[in-house]
Amino acid sequence: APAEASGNPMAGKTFYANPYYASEISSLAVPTLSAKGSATWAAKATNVAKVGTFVWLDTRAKVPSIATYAKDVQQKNAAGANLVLPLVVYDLPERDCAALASNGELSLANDGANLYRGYIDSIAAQIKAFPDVFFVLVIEPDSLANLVTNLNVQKCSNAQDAYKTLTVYALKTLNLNNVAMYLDAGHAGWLGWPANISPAAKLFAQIYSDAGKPAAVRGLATNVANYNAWSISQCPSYTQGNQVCDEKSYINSLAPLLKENGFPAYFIVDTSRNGVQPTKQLAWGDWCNVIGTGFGIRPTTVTPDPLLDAFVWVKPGGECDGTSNTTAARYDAHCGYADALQPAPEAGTWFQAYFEQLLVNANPAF
Ligand SMILES: O=[N+]([O-])c1ccc(O[C@@H]2O[C@H](CO)[C@@H](O[C@@H]3O[C@H](CO)[C@@H](O[C@@H]4O[C@H](CO)[C@@H](O)[C@H](O)[C@H]4O)[C@H](O)[C@H]3O)[C@H](O)[C@H]2O)cc1
Ligand SMILES: [Mg+2]
Repeated sequence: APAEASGNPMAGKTFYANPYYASEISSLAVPTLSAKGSATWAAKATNVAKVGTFVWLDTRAKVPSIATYAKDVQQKNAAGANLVLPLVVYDLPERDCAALASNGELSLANDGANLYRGYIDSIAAQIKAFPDVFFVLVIEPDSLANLVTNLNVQKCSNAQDAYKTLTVYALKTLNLNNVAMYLDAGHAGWLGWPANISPAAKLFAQIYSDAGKPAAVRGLATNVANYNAWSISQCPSYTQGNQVCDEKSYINSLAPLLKENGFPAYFIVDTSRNGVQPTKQLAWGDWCNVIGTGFGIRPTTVTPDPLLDAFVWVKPGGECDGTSNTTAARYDAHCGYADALQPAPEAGTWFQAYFEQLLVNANPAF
């Protein structure tokens, strides 16, 4: 029977549904659905706004918003709720180093390392200001994973040392008693390959050790902004013979390797866009606005695996993965592939057609 993983810092809690995502739905999705006569879908859309997704701190300017959300959590918990505040730390210099769509505001050439440390310090200050609020942090999606498979990309190899030292800085600085941290660990299709999984385990364990094995670091987050099944009975053709073809097998393969290397990790898995299995990906590496996807299992800390602390919605479904405008500075070819929904706006901005796709295909249904 489903249970909560031992020592699960989120046991019995629910994830705060932030007003930013709710307002994207109420001000953009609902009117659009209503206008085209889909009153039923407009009503269902309002239910999506009640699901707790992660707040992406993808710029320094977003950090002060933590106070707004933390005050709301305080008020709701004082009235009997049992909420935790989920955030994504996502602003490394040379961010998304192997791709273009999600390149960030900081660069090493422009004092990015110092600015990043200031960004982390400002997040720590906010968290310390709300000692009675519990924060769940996903640390830097796509960063360490790129150091495992993409050191051949100049931007990644140039950023390698900074990614490591700044991640260690983040783990040390955010090691607070009202925090649980999960390092991003890509997904089964990225690091689950035989050639990748041991180097990945060694890197994660090295970072954990270099940071002094912080008590607040609970483990790893997988499938962030990706589409893999939690558990699938038959590996889809696009998984090219990789036996580790779902997130259950990925975390169960990774956990013992991490333990061997001194990192007793637990996991959270992003199910925000994995409701339809198998996916319609033409290749497993296709990550941008994949067609045919649906909202997946709702966030919960009651899970079918003792390694799994929670199913989570880290990627807010409906926010774009990257623009399909070929003339845009951050245009990445992956967002122009046949299995990418087009036309698509800039990464992080509202992609109405994609939200409708996720809603219509949701499993379980809304
Ligand atoms: O047959 N074999 O034995 C064998 C062995 C090894 C093989 O090589 C592996 O192939 C995999 C693809 O199958 C590659 O995985 C892809 O790597 C990309 C980064 O390079 C990731 O892209 C990121 O995705 C993020 C969202 O997840 C975005 O937010 C982010 O912007 C974006 O950059 C893809 O997810 C991920 O699926 C591996 O690197 C590669 O090592 C292949 C075959
Ligand atoms: Mg991305």
